[in-house]
This record gives sequence, C-alpha cells and structure tokens, in this order.
Amino acid sequence: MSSKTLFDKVWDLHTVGTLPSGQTQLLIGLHLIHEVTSPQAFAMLRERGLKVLFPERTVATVDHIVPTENQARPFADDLAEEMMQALEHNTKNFGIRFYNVGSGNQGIVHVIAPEQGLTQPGMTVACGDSHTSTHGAFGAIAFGIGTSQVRDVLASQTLALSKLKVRKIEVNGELPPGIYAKDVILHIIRKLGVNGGVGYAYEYAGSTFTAMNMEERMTVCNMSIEGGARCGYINPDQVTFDYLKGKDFAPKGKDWEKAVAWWQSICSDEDAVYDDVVTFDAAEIEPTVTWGITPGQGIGISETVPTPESLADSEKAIASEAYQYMQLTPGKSIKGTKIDVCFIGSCTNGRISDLREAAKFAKGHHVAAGVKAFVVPGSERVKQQAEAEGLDQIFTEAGFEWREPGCSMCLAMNPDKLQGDQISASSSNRNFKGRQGSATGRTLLMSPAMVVAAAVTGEVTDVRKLEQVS
Ligand SMILES: CC(C)[C@H](C(=O)O)[C@@H](O)C(=O)O
Ligand code: SF4
Repeated sequence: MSSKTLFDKVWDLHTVGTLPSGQTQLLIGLHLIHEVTSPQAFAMLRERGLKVLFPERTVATVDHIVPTENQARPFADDLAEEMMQALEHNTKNFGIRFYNVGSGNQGIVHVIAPEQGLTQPGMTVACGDSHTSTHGAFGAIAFGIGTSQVRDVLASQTLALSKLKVRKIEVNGELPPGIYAKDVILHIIRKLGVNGGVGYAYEYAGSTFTAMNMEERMTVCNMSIEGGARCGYINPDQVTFDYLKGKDFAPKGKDWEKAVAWWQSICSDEDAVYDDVVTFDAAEIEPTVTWGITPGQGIGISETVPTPESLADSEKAIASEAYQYMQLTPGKSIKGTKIDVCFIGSCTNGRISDLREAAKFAKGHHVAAGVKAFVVPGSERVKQQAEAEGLDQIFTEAGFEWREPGCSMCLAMNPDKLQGDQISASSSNRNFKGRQGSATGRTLLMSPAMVVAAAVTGEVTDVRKLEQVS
C-alpha cells in the first residue's frame, strides 16, 4: 500500500536521477515562456551553441509589456518593443509555438495554458514567472523558475531541484455570498504569513476547495507564492476532468479514459503523511482587504487597521513601514478608505468567471466621480467570451473602461500605471511598494466583486452591502 502525496508521486515519476549535488534532476513536462524572462535564456543558449531539446514542450505568449489600449507596432515603449521582437525572433528561430497578440490565443501565460488544456494533472510545469503555482489547481507540480533555469529547461527539458516538504491546508465549509476564493487565499496568507510556506508545497484540501470550480482553484493556487510556497496544488477530481474535457490539448477518445484513470491514480492517498497540516473554517473568512505592503497584511472588511500593540513583535517593523507608506491610521476601519483607481484583471482574477461575478455587481451602478476604473481580461479568449455575453457593455455602461488582455496594472510594465500616491483597489496579487507603476502608489488587494464595490462607491465597501440590480 502506498501512502504518498500527489507531490511525492509526481515528483518521483519525473525524477531522472540524483545529481552529485544531492539535488534531483526533474523532467519538466510543460514549459511556458513570456517576453520578460526568456530573452537572456535564449541568448545563453546561443552563446553555448545549444538547441532547444524538445521545442514542442515549450509554449510562448506575450503578456507583461503589452499595452491594453493602443497595441500598434512598434510599441511606444522601446524596451517593450525590444522584448516583443526578441520573443518573436526566438520562438521563430527555435521552432516554438507562440501565441502572439491578435492570434485569438494570447493572454497572461497562467490564463492561456489552462484555458487551452495545456496544463493537466500529474504534470510538472515550469515558467520563468513566480505565479506558475496557478497551474497546481489541476493537480500539477508547477513552479516559477529564474532565467538561468529557463535556459536549463530549454536545453535539457530538466531542472536541478531540491524536494519540498508538503503542508496540507484544509479549509472546510461553504463560502457564503460575497466571499470568494480570493478571500480564502488572502486569509490563509494572513494567518500563515508571507514566509510561512518557504520550503513547502501547499496541498489545498477540504470541502471549501472541493466545492470550487477550476477558476476559483486557480485563484487560490496562484497566490501560494505570496504565502512563500513555491507551489500549491489541489488533487484532481471530477471538476478538473469536466473542465479539461474537449479542451484543445486535452487527450481525446480512448486516450481520454486512460488519462482520467492515471490522473485519479496520482491523487494523494488517504493515508498520505504530510510534513504539516493546518486547518481553517470557512465561516471565519470575511471579504478580505490588504491594508499594508505585503499580501499577508490583510484584514476582514469589518476589522480595523491593526494597532502596533495588537501585533506580534515580528510583525511590528513591517507594519510601521506600512502605516507610513499607505498613509492609513492604525485602529481605523478599512471600510470607507477613499479609492482613486480600480483594477480588475491579472492571473489571479482575470478569468471569465471573475468578470461575470464583477459584472453582476457593476450592473445598474456607476463608477463614482473621480474614480478611474478599468477591466483587463486575462486573455483574448476571455475577452471574446465576455463580449459574447455582453459583459463589456455592462462594464462600459457602468463607467468602467474595457481593455485589451495582458498583465496591465498588476505590475505596470505597460502604460497602465498609478500616478503619484494614488490608491488602488486591485484584484491582483501583490501590494508591494511601487508595484503598480508609481514609486509612491498604494495598492489594496481584494476580490473582483470588492473592487466593483469600491469603484461604485469611491471607497472600500463591503460588497455584501452593495445592492444587486438585476
Ligand atoms: C516579470 C515576472 C518575472 C514576475 C514574476 O515572476 O512573478 C511578474 O510576473 C510578477 O508578477 O511580479
Ligand atoms: S498578471 Fe501580474 S502576477 Fe500574473 S504574471 Fe502578470 S504581472 Fe505576474
């Protein structure tokens, strides 16, 4: 009888051997690349006269630098144009599939691979991007890598890695209306800390995750990295199989049945042994908003910005940095904080179900005077689907701008940037200082529905109190 976790099974099945360093040489099934972290990797290959070993196992798209308004070439930003040209050139030269702007398949790398069925259970997935953890929602072992590792995967389809420990994070109970996957993961990070997951893979288990659809599961796994875990995953189940069935790259016919049987076999055994187990109750989770400069500085909407006295010693220094930077007062309610910009999008919350949920709340309301609000679909497919459902119209009628797909103001490597010390309500995943394009810009992370509530009231608002107009 085996008693292994999915992590151990997938790891063992992909182990090529043990390196003299003691690290594992791990085979990578799917390699995703984008314009920011791949140019130097290809340059290193060229320097050494190396080829891409299995070009069919790498898929490229462009996401970080693409403008969401004027996409005419050459891009106004020279550096963006340079990265774009490098990717176009490299993918052509090395025979790699590239989903360019206008292909109908372009988008944020962590949105497009799942939507096309490239990401599958039991795979190892790597990408030069920290939010590769997203793909763990399918029961894959998926993690971000650095540029020299991108080179290693291109050249050898393998990586030298040390095995992680596994922490099971169990959340049980139903999420009431107004409380989302985003709140669950913000709550977990708040409780376990932004470094709590260092050295671990997170396995999310329990009835709260079982009840989630694939896009919600992706939101959770996406932010594993914000909790310090290199990867996070959910055991594949019928929800996973239903989502994958019929997708472009999903197995077909007889292969499908075989694949499902194999996917079931790689799930964690019931008697699997974990390095750690943590349990939460869904009932303790409120709509959650960050007040500080790390994703772990989150509070429930009915709470107040924590006072220094209420914090553990280890949290005090970063909190005092946060009070100053965020210009928020300890002890004051987060509710009512005035907002300048509202951003709906990113690999955390830029999928069709996120836009549907946001539109439900935008309908019949209007963005408050003085607030700039915009929606950036995660991919061209998401945009097309949203338009087919008329969501773009709901948003524009409500005063939101409707943009072209990309990372946009999640990271502001494109023209979408905060100005000065503007404060944003954002459905993205990072609230670091300067993250959204201005050195003094401020970010409050929350669910897309909460972003809409902030947009239409002009301040941080409990979405459960917002009237839904049907
Ligand atoms: C540009 C890229 C390397 C970076 C990452 O790795 O996460 C980005 O996607 C981010 O979200 O900060
Ligand atoms: S949407 Fe944000 S977090 Fe995701 S890949 Fe792009 S920049 Fe990184």
